[in-house]
Amino acid sequence: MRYAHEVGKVRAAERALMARLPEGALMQRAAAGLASVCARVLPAVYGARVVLLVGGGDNGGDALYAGARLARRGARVHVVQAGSKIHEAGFAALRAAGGRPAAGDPADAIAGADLIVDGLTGIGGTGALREPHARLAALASEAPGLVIACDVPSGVDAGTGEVAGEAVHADITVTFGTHKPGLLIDPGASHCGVVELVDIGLGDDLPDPDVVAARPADVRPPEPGPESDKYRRGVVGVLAGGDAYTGAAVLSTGGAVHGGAGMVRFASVAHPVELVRQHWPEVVTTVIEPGAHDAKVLERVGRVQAWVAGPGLGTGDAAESLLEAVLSTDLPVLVDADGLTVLARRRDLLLRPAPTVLTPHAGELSRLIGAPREDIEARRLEHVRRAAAELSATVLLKGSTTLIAEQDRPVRVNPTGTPRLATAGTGDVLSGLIGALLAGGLPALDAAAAGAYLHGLAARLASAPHPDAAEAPISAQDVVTALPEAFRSLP
Ligand SMILES: NC(=O)C1=CN([C@@H]2O[C@H](COP(=O)(O)OP(=O)(O)OC[C@H]3O[C@@H](n4cnc5c(N)ncnc54)[C@H](O)[C@@H]3O)[C@@H](O)[C@H]2O)[C@@H](O)CC1
Ligand SMILES: [K+]
Repeated sequence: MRYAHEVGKVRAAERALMARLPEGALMQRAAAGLASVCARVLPAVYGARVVLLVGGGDNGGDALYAGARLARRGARVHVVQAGSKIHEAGFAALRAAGGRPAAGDPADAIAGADLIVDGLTGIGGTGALREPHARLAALASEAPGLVIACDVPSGVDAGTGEVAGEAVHADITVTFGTHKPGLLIDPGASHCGVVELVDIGLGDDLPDPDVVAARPADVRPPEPGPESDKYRRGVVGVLAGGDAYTGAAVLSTGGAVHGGAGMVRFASVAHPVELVRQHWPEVVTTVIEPGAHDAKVLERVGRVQAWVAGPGLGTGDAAESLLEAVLSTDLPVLVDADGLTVLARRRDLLLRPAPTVLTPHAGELSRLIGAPREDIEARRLEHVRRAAAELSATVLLKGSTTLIAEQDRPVRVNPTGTPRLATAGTGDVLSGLIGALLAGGLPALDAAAAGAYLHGLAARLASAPHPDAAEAPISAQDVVTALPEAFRSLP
């Protein structure tokens, strides 16, 4: 896992460690790590043109000391100072090593640099970048040279990933001690480039993480054992589709079929049942008579270990009573799409002892918790946490970075995916996939996180089947088809 800690906890851990170390030792560790990444990516340090963008805080201090290390190895290092304050000791060290303030218009120095080190703001940055920082950030982002951000790309809120104005677009972000949530969550994440973590020894001083992102080895779908029969591998029941929407039923069922369930049961009115049978002959189907939406219906469907309810289900009384029946069971239930719209007026249905997974996009979450959609988009971390607490559920908030929250647990950030996933029907596939993982016995948070991971990976593989392939547009059906390859590619 990649672990991220909130800014306050990073500062507390740094204070605790600094109290046991000689003055300035921590900053030297950070600067040494930063300089070594710079040296590694430059074709040659000797003679390289390096420009440091330096703000008034310790982030600038890191950049100055790293610049001094590069200058001692023969780099031509120039400083562009933003504002009147500067880290005096760092500046003195740089000058002693041969570094100089950039002469003339900083735009020329930045445009002519092989490497730009962004030390404008780090974890101390708040709100939109002010001038001249904002202009310097824009110049760095446009420059042809490599941009390495020190700790956090300036202009990105380290705690949340919010970007209120101009922000540096880095090729590499060298971060110290632990990741910061804003490096993992968009829009901040997409400003970071490759993130490199430098160990400065915070280890034992850091508490549990606030946000985590899976690495491939952390994703562990349930493995069928030698004695697994189809029932032990997990049976998932899908309640989806109606006379109006049939595609959602086919796609959600497809996600479940390729998600590793031992068996998929599907129930709906006659028309979607017919289509699901055509697409997925391995699925066991039950036709629900119009108007017969109660607990008896679930008995007729048969035994399952988890339910998926909602895609294309409609939002009327029939859908509501079906949802009521499924949420009255003591099984894990995933609710998506139309099911979420119904839940927005029946939040009482969420008061249940068994796990519930909700998979809203920002618009659906807005209806569920009564917060404006724009606020949710802008502060996704805050809202997904709030939703998990208020709704007593595992909440997976879809978006450019999918976040998954459960009360009192670190928020999971999904690191896979592609903008090409933003196409109709992919959410239906995700619901069936997570349902299959739930039926296979994964706890709700792990099932949702593994499902999001595999779904994003399948989309990438569908869009560009090998690393040299150009990305092509994809359909939700393509994502279903690529799921086996996504499972296979896990270590
Ligand atoms: N505390 C420590 O021991 C360590 C800190 N380190 C570095 O120190 C950084 C934190 O340093 P600071 O607490 O001094 O804070 P920063 O250097 O991140 O930011 C503070 C400075 O930025 C200015 N600023 C804040 N918001 C701004 C905005 N929107 N527009 C323009 N200017 C803005 C402030 O006026 C202040 O000058 C970390 O990110 C890391 O790079 C590392 O050296 C590791 C050790
Ligand atoms: K920075």
